[in-house]
Amino acid sequence: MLILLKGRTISSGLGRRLSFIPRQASAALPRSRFYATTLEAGPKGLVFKSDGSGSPIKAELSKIWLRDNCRCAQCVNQDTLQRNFDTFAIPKDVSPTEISPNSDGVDIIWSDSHKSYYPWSWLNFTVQDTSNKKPTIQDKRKLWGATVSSAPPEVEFDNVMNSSSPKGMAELTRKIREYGFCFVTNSPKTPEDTEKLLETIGPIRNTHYGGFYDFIPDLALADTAYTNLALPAHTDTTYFTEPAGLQAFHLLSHTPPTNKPVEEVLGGQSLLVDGFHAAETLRKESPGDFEILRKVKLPWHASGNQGVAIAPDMAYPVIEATGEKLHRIRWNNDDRGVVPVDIDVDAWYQAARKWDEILKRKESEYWFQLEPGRVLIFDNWRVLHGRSAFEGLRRICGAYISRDDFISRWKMTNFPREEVIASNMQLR
Ligand SMILES: C[N+](C)(C)CCCC[C@H](N)C(=O)O
Ligand SMILES: O=C(O)CCC(=O)C(=O)O
Ligand SMILES: [Fe+2]
Repeated sequence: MLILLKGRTISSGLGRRLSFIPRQASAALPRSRFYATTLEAGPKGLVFKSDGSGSPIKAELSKIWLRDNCRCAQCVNQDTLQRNFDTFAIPKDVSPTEISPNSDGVDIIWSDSHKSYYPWSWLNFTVQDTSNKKPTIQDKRKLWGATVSSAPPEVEFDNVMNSSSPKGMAELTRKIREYGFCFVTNSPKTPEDTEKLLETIGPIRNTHYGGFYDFIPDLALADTAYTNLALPAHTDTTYFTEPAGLQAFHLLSHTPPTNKPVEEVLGGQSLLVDGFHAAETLRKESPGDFEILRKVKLPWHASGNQGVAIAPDMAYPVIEATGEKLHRIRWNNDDRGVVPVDIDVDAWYQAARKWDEILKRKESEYWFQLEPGRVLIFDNWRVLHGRSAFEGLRRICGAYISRDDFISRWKMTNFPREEVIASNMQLR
């Protein structure tokens, strides 16, 4: 059944068109080149065709799908943007009785007499064919090595904390997204202000180490972080199903041991390595070893503290990647469990040796001195950190922040809300 409409309403009095994307805001979605003048009831549903320039878009949309995605204020809770009805109370055979396309969208009255409105921008965004789907949220990564020391990413504390403008937070989260780390400069040299800074990015994640941490080498908790030993490049919390998304360090003080004059070098230098750069180097130099570290799933554990024995929900590989895109590095050789014996164990050790060699290359390592007033925040799913051995009393504070909370802050301070919500709802 072909319903030919020449861009006019075939029924009026639809009342206020409601949609979860306020009309003026729907302009924020990608410019719509999608408007319908012909709608065909295809075998599986409604076929929208554009008669705009270029080849017509043809999308066969299931009726129940379209109805389930109604954008009206009745169907979408306007306070929470959650679905506001029982999808399965919609009659299985629901179908449109009246369709009224117009300049910015289309109204549909359904056989169960429900009235829906769909902005063309939403339909365009939703039905664009996947092949040329330009990701809405631009996510460029800048891989780096030791030379990043000449101009490490930085943002001023006052800009980040400026409640009247999100620009500082946008810059901080964008730089963490692009480089995998960023320094917040001219920060007040107190744990309280450091905690406030981190809380503005997202909620601090509680673990068996507590929430906001402020530590010295006193083995207060049974982990080598609470010692003065050197720590090779690693990512933290490899033993959590979901490793900490962000980690922060703010050196508050480092006082020499009593018997040492102050000018003595005390050690305690910090190290960062771009795990994504290292993984791409491995993939290029030794694709077989890359594949082994990507495929072989390993146990990880945190066992030192009384009454605490942590392991993730399943084994995880060192490198997680989907196709070309690197997703996460999980590497702390001190917390790694036993390589499973039902694989080619020697091949895994050879691959891990190559990985370790790349991590320890001079050109991979960015060494620097943490100092009071300069807070380091980094992506613990990408960037490895470490330190040299030290003497004296070295006090560091910081926190973990979960990945999803960081990504939310980055998106919401760098992109229009409607685009973020639409792309989150459609995994784009
Ligand atoms: C909480 N604080 C950051 C001070 C120490 C955490 C220890 C983390 C552990 N070494 C790991 O690599 O997961
Ligand atoms: O002391 C440092 O510089 C870092 C220690 C560490 O790796 C950690 O606390 O996760
Ligand atoms: Fe660590």
